Amino acid sequence: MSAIHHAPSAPILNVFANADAIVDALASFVIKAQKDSVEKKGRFTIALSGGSLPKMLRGLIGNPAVKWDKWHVYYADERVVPLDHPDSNHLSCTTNLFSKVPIPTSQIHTIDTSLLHDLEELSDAYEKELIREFAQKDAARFPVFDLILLGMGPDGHTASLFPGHELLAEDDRWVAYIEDSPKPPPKRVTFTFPVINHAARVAFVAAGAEKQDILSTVLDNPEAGLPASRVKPAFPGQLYWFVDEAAAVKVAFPSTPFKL
Ligand SMILES: O=C1O[C@H](COP(=O)(O)O)[C@@H](O)[C@H](O)[C@H]1O
Repeated sequence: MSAIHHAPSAPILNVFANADAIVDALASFVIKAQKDSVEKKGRFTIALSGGSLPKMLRGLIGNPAVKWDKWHVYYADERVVPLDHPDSNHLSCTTNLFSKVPIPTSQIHTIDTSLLHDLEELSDAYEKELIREFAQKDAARFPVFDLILLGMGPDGHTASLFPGHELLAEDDRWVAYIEDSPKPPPKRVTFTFPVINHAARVAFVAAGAEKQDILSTVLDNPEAGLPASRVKPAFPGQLYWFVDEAAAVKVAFPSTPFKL
């Protein structure tokens, strides 16, 4: 009997009045994803990004519904710098979130900074960290995160997947490295598209007028193939966008009232 292949579901676009409204809705959304995952499996696997995202997670701080001891946190991308370097995505998440909540630090999976000198080894080691969480690579062809939270740069990049870069075609590795990022710092490690597109839920968070041109290109003209348009979680995965009115002003793609 032949397998039935479902096309990826259309993205769900939620538009909010401003960034503060995104913060509240995003917190509710993350908590709902956590609740569903903990009920099913007793744990919650989430991958975070850097850039503007960590500050947008402030709605989780002090919220009693967040079960921090169930969280297992990874980074969708990380800059190849020490973890206390101002460019580190982990430092940004720690400053804005983890230093303010009771999450066990052993459940925050950072890159191995003893390997910063060797990008191949560093990305292999981070891939192995994922394999430890998600079982053997052969058994699970790609990991299925409960939730991946992404940002989108003004050039349409997401994680450290940049327009026109050869990494966009990577279809085997879980974690890859880049030495020539057009946005500094040049050396980074990143989840690949197969990992992002196997997640149960992926959510982009984008706010501010500086995102309005790229947001309309990514949502209204996906055939342009920008990295953010290539995020299409495989069925039954679902892609969500959390954006503010300033970012959405040029978008024709239909928005949906936010509901959990
Ligand atoms: O360099 C990066 O940029 C993207 C987008 O950042 P934003 O500040 O425009 O939100 C971010 O998602 C990624 O994690 C980071 O390494």
